[in-house]
Amino acid sequence: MMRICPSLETADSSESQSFLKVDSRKKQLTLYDPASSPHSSSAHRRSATVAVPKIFAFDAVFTQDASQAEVCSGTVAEVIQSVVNGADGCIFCFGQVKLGKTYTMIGKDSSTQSLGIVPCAISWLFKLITERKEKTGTRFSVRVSAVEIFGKDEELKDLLSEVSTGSLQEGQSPGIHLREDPICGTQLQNQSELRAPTAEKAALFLDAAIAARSTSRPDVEEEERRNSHMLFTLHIYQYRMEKSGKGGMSGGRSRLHLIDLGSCEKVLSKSRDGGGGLCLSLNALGNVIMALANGAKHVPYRESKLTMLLRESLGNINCRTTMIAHISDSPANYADSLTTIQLASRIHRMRKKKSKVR
Ligand SMILES: Nc1ncnc2c1ncn2[C@@H]1O[C@H](COP(=O)(O)OP(=O)(O)OP(=O)(O)O)[C@@H](O)[C@H]1O
Repeated sequence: MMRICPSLETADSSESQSFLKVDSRKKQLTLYDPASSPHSSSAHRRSATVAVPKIFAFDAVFTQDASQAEVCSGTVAEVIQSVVNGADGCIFCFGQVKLGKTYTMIGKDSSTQSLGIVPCAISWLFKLITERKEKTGTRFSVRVSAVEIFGKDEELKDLLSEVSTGSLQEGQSPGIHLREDPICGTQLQNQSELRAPTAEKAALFLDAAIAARSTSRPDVEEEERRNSHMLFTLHIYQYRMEKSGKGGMSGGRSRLHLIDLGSCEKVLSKSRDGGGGLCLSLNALGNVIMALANGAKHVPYRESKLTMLLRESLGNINCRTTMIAHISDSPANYADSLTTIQLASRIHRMRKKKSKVR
């Protein structure tokens, strides 16, 4: 899926039409190279090699005018359905810096119209659970966990440890860590998993997780913000009586992973040393996501906590993954937008292939 975001740099909206055309009905984007676009000056066009416009199709394209409610209803319904049916699901945003990825995932709590995907998913999940309970008699139990990876050194933090233990001081936490298991794959260990019997309780835990996140600190630096990733997971356990009437129970667990992925990019003025650190470029992050969504055992990049966390959430081949790629229509962002669109298009094609196989 694609969300086109208002660019912070573009004041002139006529210029913004220069490389992107949206056909919302067909869910298609047509991309013109800014140098050869029909809107660019003829002198500019003459000097450039004329590139053929590229057409990309998606499950949904949200323009700048799309409301949060439209984005939420267009993204969460299918994933929630499959999670309640017992499969894992994952929703996350991908894209360049400051394009509104956190806004899409979390939103603002100033009004219900500006709530993002995570609060919306909580409310839809509990609604569907209630319906399913009434219809089938299945028993459900929901638990919530929230972790953050932040900073250049990729610190891993349990965002709900204080809520779970009341007044636990930092340093006393049970020691959350990521473990690579040769059979089960990557696993997060020792994170708090709190029972949420109602949507209100789950929303309360979400608020607590956001408040504990490093980006909520007033003195947070821009680079830290870009390298803060939050994984909020709803664990759904369900049990039902066997139809055989012998009194047996069956059931299982599915998980809904909601990731607020930072943009990872380094602040250029601060990276003159050329050192890459653990930051991934947009391109590298895209390749990691593509490899994991494809079920690859190894990522085409140095393994890090972020790549492990991504493997934990979208590395399961049966996971119903929805990525909302964020692009800006400012010609200055053409190269990054092209990278993002190409990745989103490859994931879209892969998903189509997968659903045909099923
Ligand atoms: N569609 C929108 N409507 C209103 N405000 C928005 C919208 N998109 C983004 N914003 C605002 O723009 C600012 C930057 O957005 P946000 O922090 O969500 O970007 P980001 O892509 O998550 O940034 P980062 O690169 O740091 O991860 C925020 O103040 C956010 O509230």
